[in-house]
Amino acid sequence: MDQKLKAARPSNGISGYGLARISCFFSKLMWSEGFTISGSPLDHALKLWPDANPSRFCDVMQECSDEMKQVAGRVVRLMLLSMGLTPEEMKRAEEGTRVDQLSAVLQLNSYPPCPDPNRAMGLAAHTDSSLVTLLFQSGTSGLQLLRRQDQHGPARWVTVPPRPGALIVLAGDLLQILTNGRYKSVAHRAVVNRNHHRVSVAYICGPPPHHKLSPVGKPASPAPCLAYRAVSWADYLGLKAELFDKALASIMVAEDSRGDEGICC
Ligand SMILES: O=C(O)CCC(=O)C(=O)O
Ligand SMILES: [Fe+2]
Repeated sequence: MDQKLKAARPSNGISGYGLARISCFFSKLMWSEGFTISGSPLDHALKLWPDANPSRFCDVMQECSDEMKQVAGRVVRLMLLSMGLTPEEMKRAEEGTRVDQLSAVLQLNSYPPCPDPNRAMGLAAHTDSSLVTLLFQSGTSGLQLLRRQDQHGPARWVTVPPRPGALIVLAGDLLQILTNGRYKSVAHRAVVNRNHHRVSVAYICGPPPHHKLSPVGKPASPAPCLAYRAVSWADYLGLKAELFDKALASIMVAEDSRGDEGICC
């Protein structure tokens, strides 16, 4: 533990070792710990192993981030292409979301075996603030997605079974904003089990922190006059830290009151 605390995440920071960053919104402790890497892996590694040569760790983390970035950029582009945008809208949507512009944090999650898994939660329900999150999970299942109510039944948690070599794409809040609600961010959580240690790696990716993202395409809201106002990832993270699951609703505005920033149709 002493070793881990050398790299503890500061209370006002993003990077480092600690409990899940959403812990402050929940009264129960979660059965997990994590390590968040934002920026160069070397800065983090030197705190953990000041006397060792951490190049292997850094090389692996760097390669993982580079490859994830390529995949994330392609996934976002395919999602945008699927929306039937005008060339003008497509151009606007690509600003800040092209692969060479994406920024990200790499979140390493660890869920030890739990003696009483029915009374504990690995990571409580949340949506990611990202455009998309690419998630790798080890061979033990634990990730669950909230499936909305549909013709097959009421809202329910669905387990995503691990598949060797597979990455899971989770739509985040910024994608919901960018696509005016066409792609909805998915609520997800991680459950724990009695016998197996589970790990996951989340590549949580979005536009450059201060790029203002404004929605494109017609709003998908059932109330057609509702849409989102333009927002940067940095500002949205501030809202999320304050409002958590109410953050998205807080930037919904009547479509004709968005001014020039968020004209979509
Ligand atoms: O461990 C998992 O399956 C989920 C991780 C996650 O949701 C996150 O890091 O934001
Ligand atoms: Fe998540």
